[in-house]
Amino acid sequence: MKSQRILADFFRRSWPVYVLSITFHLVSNMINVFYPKVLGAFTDKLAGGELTRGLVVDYSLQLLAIGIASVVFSGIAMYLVMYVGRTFERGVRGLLFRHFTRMGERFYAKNGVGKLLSYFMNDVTAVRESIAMGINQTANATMLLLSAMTMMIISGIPLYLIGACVFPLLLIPFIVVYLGPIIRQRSLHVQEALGKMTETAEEQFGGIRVTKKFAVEPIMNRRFGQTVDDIRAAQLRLVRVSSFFQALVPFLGTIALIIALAFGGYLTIAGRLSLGNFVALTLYVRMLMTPLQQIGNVINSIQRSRASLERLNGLLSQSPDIVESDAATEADLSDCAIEIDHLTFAYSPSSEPVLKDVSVRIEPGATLGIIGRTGSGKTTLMKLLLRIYDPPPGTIRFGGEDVRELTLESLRGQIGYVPQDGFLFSTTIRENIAFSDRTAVMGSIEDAARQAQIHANIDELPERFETKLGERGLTLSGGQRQRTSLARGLIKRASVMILDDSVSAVDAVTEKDIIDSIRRERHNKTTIIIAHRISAIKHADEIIVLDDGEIVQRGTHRELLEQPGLYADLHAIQEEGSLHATGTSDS
Ligand SMILES: Nc1ncnc2c1ncn2[C@@H]1O[C@H](COP(=O)(O)OP(=O)(O)OP(=O)(O)O)[C@@H](O)[C@H]1O
Repeated sequence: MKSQRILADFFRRSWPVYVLSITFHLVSNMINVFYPKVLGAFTDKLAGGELTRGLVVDYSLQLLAIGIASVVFSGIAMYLVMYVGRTFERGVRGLLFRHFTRMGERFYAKNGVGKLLSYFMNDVTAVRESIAMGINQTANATMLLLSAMTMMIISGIPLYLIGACVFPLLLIPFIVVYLGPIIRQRSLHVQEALGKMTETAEEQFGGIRVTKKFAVEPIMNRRFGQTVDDIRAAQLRLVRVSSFFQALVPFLGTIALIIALAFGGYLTIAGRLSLGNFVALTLYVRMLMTPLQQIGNVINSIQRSRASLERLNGLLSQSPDIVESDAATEADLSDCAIEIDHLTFAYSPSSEPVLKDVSVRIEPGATLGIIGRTGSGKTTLMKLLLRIYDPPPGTIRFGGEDVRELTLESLRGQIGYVPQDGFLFSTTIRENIAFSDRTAVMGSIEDAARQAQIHANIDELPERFETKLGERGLTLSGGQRQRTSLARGLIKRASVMILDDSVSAVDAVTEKDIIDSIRRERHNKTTIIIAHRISAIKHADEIIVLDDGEIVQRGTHRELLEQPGLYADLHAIQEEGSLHATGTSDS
């Protein structure tokens, strides 16, 4: 199992620190077990009337030395084990993040950000707690148990008495076998409920502006409240069984103590056990209580962390849906034709195709315009060009090479894709524009901003390009965000540029300025423009009209205007709109 591998890999790398930590614990415990022995000897001297002032000082100094040495060694051991735990946490979080970056859109469509965050926070922490404290506490507790037992034997306490005292402890494995799976199952429910809560919180915060505009805060509170209630219910179910388990283990220790008192006391009265050995026995049995409690805690936390490990395992075992072929070659899109050849695509085998028998050839340096009703498959076609989803083999080729045979980095690195709703990061405008090349000089950042017609707006901001955007760039208007995202695409000067409805949120005059500057800048460079407004695509070398996943018309702007069909209809509607608005036509 992969979860086991996470641990195995980790232990392989960090075992020396573990060994060191366990050794320090061992030393600390070995020192500790002399404590009852000194007290036993003290008692014997006291009972025999041999105790002198010098001996009292002697015994006190011995106890002080035992205390200091034990604290120093156990302190270092504790630090080391915390260090390993944090190293594990850091390693697994890195592993998870790398795994997430490899996953495709399908994965993110299924797993919300909040849910993924809960793996980072809750599950990793649960495993860390148990591997950090778990192993060391077990080792510590086992050593303490063994040393206490050894010391009992060395001290001359009869074996049958020791056997009778530790007998109740033999029940522990049976309790573990019975209660362990229940604890694990309930922990799994807790982790799932926590994941649900972070998922809901993330969604609710993401949609807070919509919520406020619709004044539906009470509904939002109710929904969130439900997830918190679910967590409490799941946690209480877990606490009920784990508290019972945790209390049961030391309870067995108490029974052992009672046996020691009763049986040991009887033997002492009968003169078969010295008073010193009786005191030592009760102290040793009392000493067993702490390790027993620790073992209870550890078993509890291991069961809980196994549930988290299973969740992490489930996540890490999912492989990315887009996999680079072993023989993948570097793409060179600088001067190549793009061929889409009888492409039919459905998002899942059971659903209807979103694209049906689409064939287009884009010559090197040409501009393709795509128009069509909403939901007609325009963005899907672009996602297939970028291989965000896998097209059927041989249906998309760049310079004759199947897109599936190209390395993803070289393919995506040479395509500048500007989506309609470009996500902006909560950093400066400069860093957002220079996203694909952090070393871009200010001159080219400003040029890209000018082409995207956002420069003037940026100039008005207090810190111009150094202005920090709020989360997701929400401090800008919709149109400003869109143009900043456009500048980010333009600065790439990519061999192939895709503008996916990227000027939909700007007014007609700004759109014209943007399209004009893109035409100048991308003269002789392959460009695909998707738009709902004809004005944005009418200069393209070829325009295709998509309707319900099919190309229903193709040609130049003039050719399409001459045919009856969707394009001419759209043109007529849009012309009418612009006539109403301005009293002029721009066709
Ligand atoms: N990830 C997805 N999983 C399943 N179906 C999807 C997915 N993305 C889009 N679709 C469906 O595919 C169809 C085409 O969507 P697409 O986004 O390609 O249309 P579009 O032409 O770009 O629309 P718009 O003009 O509104 O942006 C729609 O019916 C949509 O519901």
